[in-house]
Amino acid sequence: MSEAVTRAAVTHPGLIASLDPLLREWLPRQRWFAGKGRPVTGFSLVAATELLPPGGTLSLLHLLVRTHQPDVPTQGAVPHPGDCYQLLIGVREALPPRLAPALIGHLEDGPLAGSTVYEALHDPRATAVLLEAIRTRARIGPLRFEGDARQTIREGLVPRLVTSEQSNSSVVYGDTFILKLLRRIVPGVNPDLELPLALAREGCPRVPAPAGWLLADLDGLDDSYVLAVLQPYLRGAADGWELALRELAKGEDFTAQARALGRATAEVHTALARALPTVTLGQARIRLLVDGMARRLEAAAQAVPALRPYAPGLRSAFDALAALATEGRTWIAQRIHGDLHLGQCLRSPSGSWSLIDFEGEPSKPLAERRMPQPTVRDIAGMLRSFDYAAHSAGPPAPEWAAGCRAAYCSGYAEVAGRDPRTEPVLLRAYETDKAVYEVLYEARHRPDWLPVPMAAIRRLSADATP
Ligand SMILES: Nc1ncnc2c1ncn2[C@@H]1O[C@H](COP(=O)(O)OP(=O)(O)O)[C@@H](O)[C@H]1O
Ligand SMILES: O=P(O)(O)O[C@H]1O[C@H](CO)[C@@H](O[C@H]2O[C@H](CO)[C@@H](O)[C@H](O)[C@H]2O)[C@H](O)[C@H]1O
Repeated sequence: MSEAVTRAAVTHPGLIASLDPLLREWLPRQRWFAGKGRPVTGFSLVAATELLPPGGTLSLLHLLVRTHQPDVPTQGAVPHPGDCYQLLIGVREALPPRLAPALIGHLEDGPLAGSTVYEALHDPRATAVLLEAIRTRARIGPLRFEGDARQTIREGLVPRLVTSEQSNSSVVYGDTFILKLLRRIVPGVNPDLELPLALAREGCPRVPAPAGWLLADLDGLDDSYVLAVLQPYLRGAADGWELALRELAKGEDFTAQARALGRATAEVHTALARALPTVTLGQARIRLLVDGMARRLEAAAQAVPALRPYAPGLRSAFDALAALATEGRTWIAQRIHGDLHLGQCLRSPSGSWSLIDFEGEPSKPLAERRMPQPTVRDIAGMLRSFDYAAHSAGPPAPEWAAGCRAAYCSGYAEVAGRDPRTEPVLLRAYETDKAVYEVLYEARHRPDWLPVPMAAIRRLSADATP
């Protein structure tokens, strides 16, 4: 490792250098590593912080590292600086058998040669340190642990790592709180903290209110990094995707749930519109939006040949929106969830719905994710999700999807006072954009699922809006 912007409280700088070869092999294999398919040639250290006093049986290193991937596209004349990742690394003389799955490797040189290096999020002794730091509002080097004074965090809650496939990593503490550690991080306000805090201020009960968070302030940067968010854990909750598939498999109706979800979405949108600025989208802004949709379609059709025959029909959805704007129609834009689907909705055993994961689409720049957008974009995401469920569990069930889609829109209208179906042109444009995104996503990540969005592509390309 070379460039070191900040080194805080690292008692063994030599240790950092000796970690390099181990991380180079381990990091690209992680689910949350965003630079897959491109070789990692090295790392720079952005910050290293030792979280426990030296001399104990466990060394706990909080690292922010930047990966070097020379073939990342440049940003104009400026080379891409590489992605920055958050890691929690443990070093012990020997690893207890229960931590074997967390092994990263053994140090070959440096001050702790022979010691074992491992992913410390698996280690309750290590993750307990994070919660205790939030509880006591610790400041360690560049790390600032903060909390909401109105929420009490009991001492000694037992941690366990969530093992489901995630873009980030989460630890549950005593079934009371869940801490999400963001993996790929960028400086600036992160909507995954910003929006739940804004909703909590508005008293909106549909989103678990942040109880604590972790920030990093690095030399030479005006903006902090948001590294982690602690929220109340919704014990016994099931996500909407699981529930929908379960009901489908039983041949059960899901419309009552869909209606409740529509109501919950509208409550969140209404609170966000109160809490944060809204803007009017006129012809120029709609043109930009439509150009973005058309560009994404072109790129997806380049990558996935099956999409090509449908491109003209799909483009007509975008053209119809541009035409309305040219006639003088305007739309209100506000802060929205940004990546809403059934998997982002949790239903508690008492039957109430909560929305989680306000990060937006992590592959997009932060500034873009924080831009006000029409609420119809979230609605289109959910409508696509009902369609996905109806095509993923046995024979396609288009009536089931149609019933859920209608119930969701009705529920939304009951709270928001406007039915998304009164905006068919905008809705079709956003649904088309999402389906195009899904085709690319499935082609890259789950080729067996490609027929699911392709069925929607056929429908949407033929569906000329009046
Ligand atoms: N407040 C919560 N209560 C209960 N489970 C939660 C809560 N927040 C998240 N989860 C669980 O953790 C998973 C990952 O959370 P999410 O915010 O979607 O992370 P990621 O951005 O890594 O996908 C969710 O699918 C859900 O099962
Ligand atoms: O990782 P994220 O949750 O941010 O989202 C990505 O993965 C999702 C799949 O896990 C993908 O969602 C698509 O599949 C879902 C079913 O697995 C379905 O409910 C969604 O409607 C559908 O878009 C999402 O597109 C992708 O960004």
